[in-house]
Amino acid sequence: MNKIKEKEEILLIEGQRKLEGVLKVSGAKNSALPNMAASILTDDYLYLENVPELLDIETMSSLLSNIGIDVHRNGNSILLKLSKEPNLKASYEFVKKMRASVLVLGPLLARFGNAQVSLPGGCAIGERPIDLHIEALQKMGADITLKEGDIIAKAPNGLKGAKIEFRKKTVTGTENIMMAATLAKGTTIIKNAAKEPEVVDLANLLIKMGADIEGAGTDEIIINGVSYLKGAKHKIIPDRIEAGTFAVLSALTEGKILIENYPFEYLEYVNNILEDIGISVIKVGERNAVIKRRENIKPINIETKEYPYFPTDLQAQFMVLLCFAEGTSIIKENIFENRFMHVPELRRMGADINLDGFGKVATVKGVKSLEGTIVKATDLRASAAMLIAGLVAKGTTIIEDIYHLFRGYEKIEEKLNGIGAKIERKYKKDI
Ligand SMILES: CC(=O)N[C@H]1[C@@H](OP(=O)(O)OP(=O)(O)OC[C@H]2O[C@@H](n3ccc(=O)[nH]c3=O)[C@H](O)[C@@H]2O)O[C@H](CO)[C@@H](O)[C@@H]1O
Ligand SMILES: C=C(OP(=O)(O)O)C(=O)O
Repeated sequence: MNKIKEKEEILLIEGQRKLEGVLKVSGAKNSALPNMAASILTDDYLYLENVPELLDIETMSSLLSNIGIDVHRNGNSILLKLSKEPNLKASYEFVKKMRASVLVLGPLLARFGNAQVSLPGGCAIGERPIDLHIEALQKMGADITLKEGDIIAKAPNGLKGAKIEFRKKTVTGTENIMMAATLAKGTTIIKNAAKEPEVVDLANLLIKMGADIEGAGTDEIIINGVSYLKGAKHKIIPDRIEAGTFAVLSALTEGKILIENYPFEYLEYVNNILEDIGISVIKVGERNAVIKRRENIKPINIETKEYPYFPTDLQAQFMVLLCFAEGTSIIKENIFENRFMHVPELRRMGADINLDGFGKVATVKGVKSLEGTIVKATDLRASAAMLIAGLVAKGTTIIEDIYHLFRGYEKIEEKLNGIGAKIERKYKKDI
């Protein structure tokens, strides 16, 4: 799909339709991406199941193919194998589309002693530097320079184990260093490691490949380097952010949606918030959920924080939920400096939201209803928020720049239209 066409696509949503049926949670994008990058660490086959069909997965597939990995997709399964002399460069063409491209840096350097990866630019939600990845690799003996916008990393004699203490928790930073450390000489200790379920999922794959890793899911991960890794088969965990997005949508409708494959274990904090504000999270069987409003939604103060606390990737969707609370809620964004771009768009639909605290704090006053209009999807999760808002608003909503949504939500129109929504994907010129 070419970029110009992508930018011309909109979603047309008919609001307040009755939604009833089953929504199935897909595999986690943020787990599939690092798991795919791990294919660089072996000459054997890596077979990944439950990989969502998303733009970001396509980007990672193209990037890995460009490096020299054969990527074969069959529905939600992907077979990956390094099959030729690798090209050790990840160019800006890929990195600009998706910051997670930086996940190839650690594996390339660990396996081949050389890597050139374009430095990601700032993105819509914030500056997002990768200084912590670079400093950690330097501690492991890498020589890193910047040249014409590229990170040139060298470790001709291999990486060595090191004690790394991240100043700040970083998800892809922890993943990059964990992958690099699997093939380093000696022991690496990562302190203040990210504890996200996606980090644990990657560790589980690496262990199947023969890596010696302990402590993933805690603040301290210990990795004893091994000389080679073998192939493995692995099933990607469910996407807790997609599940949380569906939970918000269910809470704002009649509660007739069954969310299949709901990862209760990764959403404990989020489920407690739902319960606190008057929304029941009902377990149906082992892995399904019904999310149902018990009473009028109560206001609450929430702030984003690293796992196991409230995820920044659900902040925009919860803001839509709190637009319907009886009273005033406060939402503080602590992870990214510019992740409230959905606020002006929600205001256009009649939401009463004010920003203060240098744009870090949103005060959300509950309103009776939202009204459909033309809004923009400003980033991935903001687009999910606009989609929920459009589905529950009066009248018709048009969401522009909708390509963001397809980075992270598998077959979203198909899934939602399957439970009674009316969402049409069109070109701007055709409406
Ligand atoms: C592909 C993937 O998994 N993406 C997720 C990952 O992004 P990502 O891994 O990029 O986010 P990080 O956890 O690294 O970022 C957390 C904070 O640390 C800062 N930072 C990070 C690295 C660094 O070298 N220097 C630095 O200052 C960032 O700017 C941000 O303020 O975690 C985020 C936080 O949960 C999620 O929103 C993203 O969906
Ligand atoms: C911010 C996100 O992704 P990425 O880190 O790939 O930009 C996200 O998934 O919400």
